[in-house]
Amino acid sequence: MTTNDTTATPEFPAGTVLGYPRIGPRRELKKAIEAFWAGRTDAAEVEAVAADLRRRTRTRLAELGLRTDLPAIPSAFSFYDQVLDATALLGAVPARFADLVGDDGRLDLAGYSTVARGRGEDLPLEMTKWFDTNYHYLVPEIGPETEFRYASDRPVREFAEGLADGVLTRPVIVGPVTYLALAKPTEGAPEGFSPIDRLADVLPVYAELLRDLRAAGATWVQLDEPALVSDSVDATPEQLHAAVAEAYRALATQIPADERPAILVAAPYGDLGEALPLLAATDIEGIALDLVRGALPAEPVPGLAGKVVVGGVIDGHNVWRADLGRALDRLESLRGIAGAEATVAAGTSTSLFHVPHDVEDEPALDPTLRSWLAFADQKVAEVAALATGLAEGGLAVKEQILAADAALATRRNAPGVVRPEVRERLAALGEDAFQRGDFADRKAAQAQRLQLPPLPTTTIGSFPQTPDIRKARAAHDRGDLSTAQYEDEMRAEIRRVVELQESIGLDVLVHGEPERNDMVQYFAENLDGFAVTQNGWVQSYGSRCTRPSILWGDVSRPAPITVGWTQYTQSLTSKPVKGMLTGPVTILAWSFVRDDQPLGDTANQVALALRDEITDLEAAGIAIVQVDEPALRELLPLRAADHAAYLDWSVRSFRLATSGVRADTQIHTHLCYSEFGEVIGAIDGLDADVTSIEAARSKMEILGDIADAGYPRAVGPGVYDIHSPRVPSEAEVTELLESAVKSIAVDQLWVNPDCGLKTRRYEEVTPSLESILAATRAVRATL
Ligand SMILES: Nc1nc2c(c(=O)[nH]1)N[C@@H](CNc1ccc(C(=O)N[C@@H](CCC(=O)N[C@@H](CCC(=O)N[C@@H](CCC(=O)O)C(=O)O)C(=O)O)C(=O)O)cc1)CN2
Ligand code: MET
Ligand SMILES: [Zn+2]
Repeated sequence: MTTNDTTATPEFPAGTVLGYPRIGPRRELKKAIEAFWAGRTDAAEVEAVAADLRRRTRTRLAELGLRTDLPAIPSAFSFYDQVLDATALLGAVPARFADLVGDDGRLDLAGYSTVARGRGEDLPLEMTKWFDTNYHYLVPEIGPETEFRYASDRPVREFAEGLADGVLTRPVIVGPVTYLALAKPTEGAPEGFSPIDRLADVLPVYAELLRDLRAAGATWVQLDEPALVSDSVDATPEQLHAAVAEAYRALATQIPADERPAILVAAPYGDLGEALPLLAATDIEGIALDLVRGALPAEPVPGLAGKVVVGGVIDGHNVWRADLGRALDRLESLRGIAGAEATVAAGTSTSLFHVPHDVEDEPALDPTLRSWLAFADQKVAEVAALATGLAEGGLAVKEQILAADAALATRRNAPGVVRPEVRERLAALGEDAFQRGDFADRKAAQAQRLQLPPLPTTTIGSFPQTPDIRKARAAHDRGDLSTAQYEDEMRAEIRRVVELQESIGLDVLVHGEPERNDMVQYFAENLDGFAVTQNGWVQSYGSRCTRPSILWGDVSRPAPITVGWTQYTQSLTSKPVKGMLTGPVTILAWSFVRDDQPLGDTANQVALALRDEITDLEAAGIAIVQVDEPALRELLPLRAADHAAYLDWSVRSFRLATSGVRADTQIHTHLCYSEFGEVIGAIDGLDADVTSIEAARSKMEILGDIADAGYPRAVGPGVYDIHSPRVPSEAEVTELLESAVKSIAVDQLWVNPDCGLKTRRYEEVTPSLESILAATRAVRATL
């Protein structure tokens, strides 16, 4: 049965990380691949940039203390997305892209890019959030007919590249259970079909890959199985548990141990719960636990004896310097629980690709704040110190532990971390600060004030961020353009955006957000309690990156932020201009947030600052204010048991931000995802007068949920899929609107795109908005 008995498990290092940023310290990969897409370079050039990045990563991780003779350094590169890489590995490219696949099953870089980005009428793979992060993966499409084959030896080549350089890496692949649990059925798959039903057919491909990796010299491989920590994947716990047993019987038990690398299954982002004993009962050689989000097992787990257990005590998902002494204690506790026959190693809770490269690359950050932070490189050093501590005892790393203690102590007591005036103001709020008046009264007052036509048209806020806008901002940041000149340029942009909207005939206008580098970073730059980075880029999807802000102290608003821009815009038009703010939950979700108090308390501080901003907008005569909460769904905890508490604080913070206005001021919110049904209770709780949501790709499906729930307020289901360069035709939008007016009351319906237009170009946006207006006029005529 078990073939492992005769072969000793290959040695595992005492410290490792589950993954590392792949975009490059200066976004080298983004620049190379975007140049390739634009036809400015060829694939060989991009491959050369990528190989150089991988080599620099290996060298850097070795310098920082990871072993090169044992598989401590992950081989976890991706040109676009690790789930797309697994699709390429399995040859599971959707039929519409079949012509891109070579006879050997391979996708070249151009084909791989096309599957990610689409072409003409061939929609790309759908993009969706990766667990509770701001990273997006490409959703595999798997049907009963999908043929799997071992179609890419990229992981083997990248492993061999490291070995040739003298580094024994550990290849990292999305595991078979997670791959299928994150997939969606192909269109036309029979009712009741679930991608996980195809497990037995993907396992032979994984088996071939493992044999190949072993032949190339790999001693360990890491299979990422985060689906096991989540209740939100499209498979029941029973299906997942059965799949784990089947997958790892096939890969660990049935392949003789000397014909494959030892298998480390990593479970980042949460607690394995009931899946832990199941995994431990398989013949895999190692398990990596997330001990930041997940708990230490309370009691010994049968099956861990003889296994490697990586204790993910260093947070891969946030930027605070660790309490090293406590982390070492937790690893020692893990040793106790895992038992003498298990081998405990120090690790990160998740891959480090959610954090920027290097704190030392931020010379403009306040040095005190910098001393509290750990980006990827600092986290690697923390892991290396813990590895030494595990091997040689705490005394061997006493200095590092004391330095961490000292940094934490200054953080606790630093000015700005706790500001009594912020806390007293929050504590003094009564329940009325979270309540607006009756919706029926608001509706009447707003209709009276705004005088909008049926099916009012609007956009979600941003217009294209043109190269000229970005150049001007870069010049201003460098000091080459004065603030007055920069603001003149932004006002000129606002004038163009207003003229365009008027000529197209939109009913509620926006200023277009040209002055914002990012919808969160912009507010962080203008609020106290936040810091922003210069080079702290983190991949959000494909080549797109953000620089998450660092929320380190109590939050307040030193001065109005958007009021001047909004008032200027309103002065240009007689149509209502919608003020545009980012909500508290989204500001938290897309920043690195202090970990020394409950998130709900931090959210309320942000909410109070926004509340003041909204009051000022209202006083300046602005009749509509949109408060975006696209991340409301993203922060939803992975375990269903934690949902209620989260929804309570998140909804309350939104209400605190938005309930200080008069009845005739209309509050909009925007949530750019289509799983409306999952959080419909929370959306109801937000009590926004108008909610816009993504709907174009799912053909307005969500309206059914809204009608079924008897949702009373207005909604703007998106009629234009802004994620694609495609221009929708008038007929297409008309069809969507006709189906919408059939399922919900006309006076509840707004017309808008799925999301902001900042990533699109005017060549796409102008005709698309024209189609929307033409379709709206046509449908209005039938009412
Ligand atoms: N934080 C955040 N998360 C989000 C979203 C979002 O909008 N913000 N939207 C959803 C989808 N995710 C997205 C993430 C990033 C981008 C995006 O467009 N990112 C831009 C960067 C945006 C930015 O920060 N721009 C800065 C810096 C731009 C820049 O690269 N400047 C050049 C110089 C410019 C020049 O000279 O031409 C440079 O620094 O090298 C600015 O405009 O000021 C990119 O990767 O290209 C879009 C969507 C979900 N999560
Ligand atoms: C990711 S949600 C975007 C909302 C923002 N107001 C925009 O239009 O860009
Ligand atoms: Zn959006």
